Amino acid sequence: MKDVQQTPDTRNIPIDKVGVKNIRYPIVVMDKSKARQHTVARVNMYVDLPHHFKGTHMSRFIEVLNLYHGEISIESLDTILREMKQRLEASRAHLELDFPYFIEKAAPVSGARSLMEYQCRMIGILGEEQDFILGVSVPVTSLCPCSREISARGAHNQRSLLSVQIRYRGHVWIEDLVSWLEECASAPVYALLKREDEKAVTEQAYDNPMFVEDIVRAVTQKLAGVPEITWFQVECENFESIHNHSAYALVESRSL
Ligand SMILES: Nc1nc2c(ncn2[C@@H]2O[C@H](COP(=O)(O)OP(=O)(O)OP(=O)(O)O)[C@@H](O)[C@H]2O)c(=O)[nH]1
Repeated sequence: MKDVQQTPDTRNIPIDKVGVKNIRYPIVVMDKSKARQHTVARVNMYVDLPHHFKGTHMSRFIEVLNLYHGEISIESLDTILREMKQRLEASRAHLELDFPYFIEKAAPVSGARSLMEYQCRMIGILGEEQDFILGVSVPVTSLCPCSREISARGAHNQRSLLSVQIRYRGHVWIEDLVSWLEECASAPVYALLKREDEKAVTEQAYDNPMFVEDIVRAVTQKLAGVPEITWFQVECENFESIHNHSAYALVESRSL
């Protein structure tokens, strides 16, 4: 059978990333309390392609993934990237995993336990050097300091999405990253609250008013003090309850 992918292309245009996107695949993540958590990721796999080839070999990406069936974890990313580079004869391999991760939380007063879902992301890149980024998005509550100051009653407050990406050395637990972020908002968000908890988190948010800028600055101060973290980017989106748009802020540690 003719191998069309191998035929030459004469346009002299190398491709930075080519591959397969949006594969649903089971993965395993190290869990601080239970050692291993099974979840399902959306996987993107890319390599670079030299200018002289018409196409990459799409089937080989899935073959590589299947080699690590049930064993895909942060620890195996490096091996998978090496295998991608080798099987696809590429100089650069890129792997992205987006997955839900569940952490059990206790409500602040009743102690009622419930599972919270956090969307996480791992990006591994292997060229001449290796790069690894861990990301997590944490829903939180923000309460507007301006509204609290000027209003005779109450203050507008909303759910916000606080997202960070980090590069680090050694090990950083997703659980720790989540709790550092939750400390930086007006109040955390829970899956289960009884009435006494609801009173506590409402008052906690009122006592901790924060603009979107306050939240990203608080996270910046927090992460800058964690010795394992070598780079980070933090963004926050407040889904404003008094506007039909969001308030947004971003800090990248490089720009500090
Ligand atoms: N490169 C490329 N392949 C595509 C695309 N869309 C579908 N394919 C198909 O992906 C299939 C798998 O390609 P390969 O991995 O080269 O398959 P193969 O030649 O049987 O496998 P190897 O012998 O390992 O190279 C082919 O049938 C392609 O037609 C595309 O946009 N680009």
